[in-house]
Amino acid sequence: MSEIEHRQRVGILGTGYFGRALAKRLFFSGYDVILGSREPDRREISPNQDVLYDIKIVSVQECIKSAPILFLAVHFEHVEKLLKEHVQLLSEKILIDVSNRKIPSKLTSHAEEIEKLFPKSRVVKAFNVISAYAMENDYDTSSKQVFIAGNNREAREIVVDITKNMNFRPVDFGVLISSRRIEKHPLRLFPEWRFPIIFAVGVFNGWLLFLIYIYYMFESFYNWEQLSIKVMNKAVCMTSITTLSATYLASSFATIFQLYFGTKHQRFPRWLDTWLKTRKQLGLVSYLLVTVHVIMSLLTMSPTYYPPWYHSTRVRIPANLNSTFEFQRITWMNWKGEATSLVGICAYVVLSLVCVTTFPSVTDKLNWREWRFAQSKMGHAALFLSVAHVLVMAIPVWMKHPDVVYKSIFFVCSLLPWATLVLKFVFMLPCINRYVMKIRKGWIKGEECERHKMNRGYTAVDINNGTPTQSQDVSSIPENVMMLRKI
Ligand SMILES: NC(=O)C1=CN([C@@H]2O[C@H](COP(=O)(O)OP(=O)(O)OC[C@H]3O[C@@H](n4cnc5c(N)ncnc54)[C@H](OP(=O)(O)O)[C@@H]3O)[C@@H](O)[C@H]2O)C=CC1
Ligand SMILES: [Fe+3]
Repeated sequence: MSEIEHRQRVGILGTGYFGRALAKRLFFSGYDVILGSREPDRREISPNQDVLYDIKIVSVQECIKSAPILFLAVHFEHVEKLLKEHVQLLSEKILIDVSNRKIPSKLTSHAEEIEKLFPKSRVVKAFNVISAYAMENDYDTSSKQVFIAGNNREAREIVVDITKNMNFRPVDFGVLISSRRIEKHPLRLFPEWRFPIIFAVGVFNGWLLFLIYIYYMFESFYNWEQLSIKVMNKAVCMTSITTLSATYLASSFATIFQLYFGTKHQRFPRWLDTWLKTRKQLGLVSYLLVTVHVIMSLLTMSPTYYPPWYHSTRVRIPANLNSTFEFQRITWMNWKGEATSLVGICAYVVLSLVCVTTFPSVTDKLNWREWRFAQSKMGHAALFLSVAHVLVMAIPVWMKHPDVVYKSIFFVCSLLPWATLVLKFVFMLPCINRYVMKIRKGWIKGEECERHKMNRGYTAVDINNGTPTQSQDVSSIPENVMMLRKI
């Protein structure tokens, strides 16, 4: 028996761009591939690639007959015409629909329509999220997800195995109705980035207007020439800190919500759900802004831009005649400049590490505890260092001019980060943390009472004399005359 005969046979209907890419990938993944075409004699599969010599192109009918698993690499609108004569032959076959839509639909999916056309076949939706280019040229795809849906569990499992063998990551979406979501997927345009970007742009504009008011309208602090880098850099810094706080504030809001309802099973409101789901993107936007802030700061790192960060000395030059010439010379950075830079560098390094742990290749290698440590502990540490970076600059100014504390931009932009850190600290207090953990493990406020009422494992005891009550129906006894004791 030749090596090819050992392989499991799969058929591909359609010899277009995707069909050929699929054929190559399946062949390299160890399958015996056969292609079905309307005009088999006029099609050739990659004449330049000898390795694909064994892939035969046959008629549609022959392909259906000889393969139990068939990929439909045909545009949806041609499926009915191509296969309507073969309904009987297609009975019990696994039909993998890879088609994509041009317009999303909430009411139906291509895969569901195909199942209606061929009710005796086992239709599975898969591979529509992989481009023909990636299918053919990219083999390092173990983290690329392939969403799978189908009403027949066995067929789904077979497709899951094929997906794994092709070095993709299968994600089982369950029954075929989920194919509506799967078909919507390639039509999306960065939906998870929409909220973080709108948020960051809004916050940036807010801070910029505030700075323009403070520095140009309230008092003439800077020259308009300094708007592009000096003032903009402050707005970028303030936006990045606000966005980083928003990244971590979401989980505190979720905790407050769970504490209020005493359960983790209550659905979050839509706004909180969106916020929670976009935390990663919010964090990455914040990281991008911090990077811009670092570059802008390096560009302007000079005594002229940051005079409070440098020592200044007065140089006197004796005059030849009857007066002395004196000028100021700014030299080394003072402790304020060095400390602010150091804390800023530390914040940037820690945030970079947090950012690296969001890469799928790194996430895959971390266990749950390590991932939580990186995302939660190190993330909050980065937020703390960012606020510290601002405070090192601010505190000497506040000590000199206590009256301006509440008006200073340092104070205003630190409010949200402090609120975030304080909330995190409060939820870490053992008395609260224990309660939160109980809820997260599935405990439900009031459930015990319900359980008592159902008489499961408890007996009702008269509160006045401690004797068990006669009644079997505990719910009929007033709460104020009985207590419940575990049996
Ligand atoms: N291209 C891509 O990157 C991706 C494509 N897909 C999906 O894969 C399917 C195929 O796409 P693709 O390969 O790019 O398309 P092509 O147009 O390149 O190929 C379609 C093939 O379908 C066959 N076919 C059968 N009936 C007809 C007909 N009536 N008119 C025209 N062709 C017909 C043809 O093969 P023959 O002439 O040999 O019969 C043709 O080569 C589509 O449903 C698409 O949505 C999914 C993910 C990515
Ligand atoms: Fe800074």
